[in-house]
Amino acid sequence: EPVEDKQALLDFLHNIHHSHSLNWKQSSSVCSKWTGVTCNGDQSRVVALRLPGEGIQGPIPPNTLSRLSAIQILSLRSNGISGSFPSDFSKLENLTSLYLQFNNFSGPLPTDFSMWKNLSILDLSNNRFNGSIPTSISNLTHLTSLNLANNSLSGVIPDINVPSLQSLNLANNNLTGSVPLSLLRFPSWAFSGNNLSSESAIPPALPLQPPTPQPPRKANKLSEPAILGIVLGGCVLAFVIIAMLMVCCYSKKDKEGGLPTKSQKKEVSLEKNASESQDKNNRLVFFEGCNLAFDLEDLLRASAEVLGKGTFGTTYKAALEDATTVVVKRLKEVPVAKKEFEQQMEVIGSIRHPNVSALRAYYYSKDEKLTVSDYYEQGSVSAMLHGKRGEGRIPLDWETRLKIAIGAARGIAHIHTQNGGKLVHGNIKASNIFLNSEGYGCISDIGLAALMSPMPPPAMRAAGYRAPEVTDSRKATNSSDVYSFGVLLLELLTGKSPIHSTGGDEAVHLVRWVHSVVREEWTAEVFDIELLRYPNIEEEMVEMLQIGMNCVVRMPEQRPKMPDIVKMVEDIRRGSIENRPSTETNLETAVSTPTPQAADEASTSAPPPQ
Ligand SMILES: Nc1ncnc2c1ncn2[C@@H]1O[C@H](COP(=O)(O)OP(=O)(O)OP(=O)(O)O)[C@@H](O)[C@H]1O
Repeated sequence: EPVEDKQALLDFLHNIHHSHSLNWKQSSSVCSKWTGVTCNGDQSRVVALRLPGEGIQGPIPPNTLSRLSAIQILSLRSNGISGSFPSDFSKLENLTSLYLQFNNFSGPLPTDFSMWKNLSILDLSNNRFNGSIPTSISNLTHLTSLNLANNSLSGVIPDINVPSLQSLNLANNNLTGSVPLSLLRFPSWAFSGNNLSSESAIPPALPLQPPTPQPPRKANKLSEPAILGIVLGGCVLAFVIIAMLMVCCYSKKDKEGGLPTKSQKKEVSLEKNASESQDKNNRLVFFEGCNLAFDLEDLLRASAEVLGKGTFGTTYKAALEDATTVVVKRLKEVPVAKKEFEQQMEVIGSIRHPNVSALRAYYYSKDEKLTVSDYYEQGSVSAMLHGKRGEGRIPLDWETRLKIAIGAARGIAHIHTQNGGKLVHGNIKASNIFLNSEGYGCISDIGLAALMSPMPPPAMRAAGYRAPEVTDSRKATNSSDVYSFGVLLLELLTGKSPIHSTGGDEAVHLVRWVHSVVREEWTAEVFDIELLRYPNIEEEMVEMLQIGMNCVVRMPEQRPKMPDIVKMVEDIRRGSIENRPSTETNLETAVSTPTPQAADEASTSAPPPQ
């Protein structure tokens, strides 16, 4: 038992104010029982102390922690510690990692860093430190990560010529001058929010991850050729079709004004004739309560825009003549029989919930399967998170991200209650989540995975959201949905795509990356830099991180269930409303309604949020 270290810790405990009770008792073993304390192998010394988010207030009492002379890792992050940087920390010569971020420290940084010769990670961000950055930081030859962001540091940035330095953040201070040459290798966001004079000295913005490939947005007709040809294929013999095509081509060409090509004109005409004889068997099936008034023909006439090609086919935005805008998804490779397809559509189409995007209609013919749903003007959560980095980007604030998480959780939990508890989403990801009119997450593309051909393994791996036990994309389960939702939470917290690159050739799997960072006690490093500007949210982010990590555990049976997740995420928001009463709405009144133009009865008949 390290008696002297134990006494130093007790002296610390007795002289600080902390709101959470620590189980540090004189009578219990410091090395095996005390929260946050780690000893060395022979239990002769305390080597690590981690007290994040323990509600510690006030200055660190002098001559307490500084007696832990063997300590290597010291984490007091996310507390309310005030006062100046403890000068007696200079005695902690074995420190390798010092985490004091998210506190209320003020005053200057220590002028001399030379005693911490083993220091590798220094995080003093999100305090109120002022004065200049001491040049002696350059003496820290083992430094790999330096975070001084969100302080009030001023003066010029010293030439920190430390080759081992891999991560640097000096954003949101009052620094002046230009970025020294030795630091030009770091991305521009590391220096943003300062008064740096020469823009040219700032390296070009490097995105946190490569921009998510955006779907091509070219105006395009809704593939009439394919759709119409296929509609015909089922009922008319080939030679009849050709004959009709020729007749229609000449008789109707004047009526088809506005269509882009001659060949498309022909095919639209064909479709008209064909669909008349087809209607009985192959028609758009609308769901109850849908007040959209159009038929397949209108849909095919609509001026359409390709929103993107997804796993299951191509998605179009179609503007109908009555100014209604809908989204049409043309499904490729649907191997299931019509009956099975219709049954699944009936289950999905009957869902009316504020956090589930309503399926409005579907179409099934032998060779063509379409779904029609509401269009969300603002785009998907994926586009919001990764769409526009750099200048001009409107960051997603913490409140918005919380509401996205709550809405998506409620939507998924509701889906899991459908069809006698057998409905699974199967493809939860940020590009399938939109914002409803209240700004809550709203989930779409439900249950399609079960109808499609299984995805080949490389595509599945690339997806990044898929639970490790799911080898056949059609066989998703409630707990694999939970895994995907966990990845979504990590994505909201980190701002990183599920599969991203850190600059090298290798793709980084978000779940693995988060694990590795958290394991190394770099928790604060995982959070999206865009979130660091919002005060007092770190504890909430850490709680959310914990939920996300619980959802992505390897063993499916150890993952929490959706209704419990809803409660946990809602609790974070409840706390956030209490902490920041200015938040615009309270949880109980946050009943969300669908946003889109095609929304109808859902807003009145929808059940209250889960
Ligand atoms: N209802 C909608 N409103 C607005 N944008 C949509 C809508 N549905 C889909 N999108 C967008 O259209 C693009 C293509 O969507 P699609 O669903 O085909 O592919 P995906 O979501 O990338 O992948 P997956 O097929 O696996 O769901 C995506 O950027 C998606 O966010």
